[in-house]
Amino acid sequence: MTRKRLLCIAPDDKGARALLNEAMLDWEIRSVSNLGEAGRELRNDRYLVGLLVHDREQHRPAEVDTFLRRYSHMQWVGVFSPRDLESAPCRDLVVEHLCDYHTAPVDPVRLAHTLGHAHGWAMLRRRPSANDGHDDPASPLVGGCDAIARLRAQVSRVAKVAAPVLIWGESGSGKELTAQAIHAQSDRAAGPFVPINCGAIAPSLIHSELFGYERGAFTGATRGKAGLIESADGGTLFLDEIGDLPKDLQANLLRFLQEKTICRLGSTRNIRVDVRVIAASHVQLQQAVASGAFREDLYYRLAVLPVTVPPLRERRDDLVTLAEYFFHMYASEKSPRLKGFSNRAIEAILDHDWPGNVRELINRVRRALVMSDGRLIMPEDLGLTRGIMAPTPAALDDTRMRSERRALRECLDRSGHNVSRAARDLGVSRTTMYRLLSKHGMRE
Ligand SMILES: Nc1ncnc2c1ncn2[C@@H]1O[C@H](COP(=O)(O)OP(=O)(O)OP(=O)(O)O)[C@@H](O)[C@H]1O
Repeated sequence: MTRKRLLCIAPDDKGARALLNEAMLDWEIRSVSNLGEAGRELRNDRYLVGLLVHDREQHRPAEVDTFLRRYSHMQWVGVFSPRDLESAPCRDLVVEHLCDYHTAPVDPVRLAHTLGHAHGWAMLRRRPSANDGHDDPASPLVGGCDAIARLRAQVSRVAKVAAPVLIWGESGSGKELTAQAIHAQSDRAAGPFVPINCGAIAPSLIHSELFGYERGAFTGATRGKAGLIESADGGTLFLDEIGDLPKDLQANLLRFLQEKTICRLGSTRNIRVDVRVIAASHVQLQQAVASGAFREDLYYRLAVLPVTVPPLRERRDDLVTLAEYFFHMYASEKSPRLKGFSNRAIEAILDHDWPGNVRELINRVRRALVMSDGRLIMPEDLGLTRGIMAPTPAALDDTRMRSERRALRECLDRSGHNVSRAARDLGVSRTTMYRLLSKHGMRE
C-alpha cells in the first residue's frame, strides 16, 4: 500500500510536530513554514492532502485565498484559533476552500482522523489516467498515449540536429507547441523562438516582416528595421501556415535556406543569419505542390525532417488527462467550490469528436469553469449536450463534417487505404476525394 502524504504549512515546525503525533505514523509528512515554500514544494511533488495551520501574523486572507485556489485539486484541512474564526475573511476561507477545520487547541487523534478522511475523499476523486500526463515533465506536450509518446520521441530526435523541420497537423492540434518543444530541447534553446503565422499577415507586408527593410525602401520607411528572420538569429524561426506564403516569397525563403543570408528590402547587402527554420501546415503541402501553388524545391528543403501531430480524436486515451490539466491550468477562473468533472461530463468529452482539437478542448473547459455553478462540471457547462441544445447552424455543420469524416474513414479502411477504390465506393471522383481528404486533414 502506498503511504499517505501530507503537506503541512505551519509557522513553527515544533508546533506542527506536536499536532501530527503517533496517530499519523503511517503518513509521510513534509512540513513547511510559509506559502512560498509550500508553492515550491507543490510544484515539484504531488500531494493529495494539505494542512494549513493558520497564523494571523503571517497569513493575509487574500494571499491564502489565491494559494488555495491554485491548489484546489487537493483536499485542505485548516487549524484556526477561535479568534481567527471571528473574522469574516477567515470564515470565508473555511467555507470556500476547506473540506474541514479544527479550532486550537487541537486534539491530535481527531485531527489524524479528519486528515485520513480527507485523504479518502481525495483518492475517490482521483481518476486513473495515463500517467497523469507527467511521464516526461520536461516536455510541454501533455499526454501519455502512444501517439504522444511517439511525438515526444520524434521531437527529441529532431531537436539534436539543425536541419529544417516540417510539422503537419490539423488546426489546434499542437503544431506550435511541438515547434517550441523542439526549440527548447535543441542547442539553440538559449536563443529566441520567433513564431510567425504566414496566413495572418497581409501578403503585401510579409516580405518586409520576414526580411526587414532599409530606410527609404518604401513610402513611410523613415527608419530601417530588422525582419523576423534576423531577429531569430541564434534561435528558431517558426513559420506557421507555410502553405499561405506567396509564391514570390517562397523563392526568397528558398534562397535564404540555401545561402543562410538575407537581404533587407531596399538594400543590396547580404546579412548572414544563423536560424533554424521549422515550418508547419494544416494542409498536405504535396497537394499544393501538385497544383503548382507551392514550389516543389522549397517543399523538399523544408520537409527534411517531417513530423506529424496527431489529431485529438486519435488520442482518446489522453482526453481526460488533458481536460483535467486545463481545468487546473485555468483554476483561477473558477469558483473555489467547483471541484472537477462529473462522470457525465467525462462521458461527453470521450464521446465528442474534437474537430477543433486541443484548442477546442481548452475553450470548452474554460467556458465550463465560468458557466458551472455546482461542485462538478456537467456536459451542458461544456456545451456538449447535443440532444438538449437547439441545433445551431454551427452544430449542423459539425454534424455534417462528422458524418463525412466517418464515411471517408470507413471507405478508406474497407479499400485498404486505396484512394481510387475508396472514391469509387463513395461515388465521387478522385479529385473530389482528395479535396475531401484535405478538407478533413486526413493524409493518404
Ligand atoms: N499535448 C498538449 N499538451 C498541452 N497543451 C497542448 C497540447 N497540444 C496543444 N496544446 C495547447 O493547445 C493550444 C493549441 O495548440 P497550438 O497553437 O500548438 O496548435 P496549432 O496546431 O499550432 O494550431 P494552429 O494550426 O491553429 O496554429 C495551445 O494553447 C497549446 O498550448
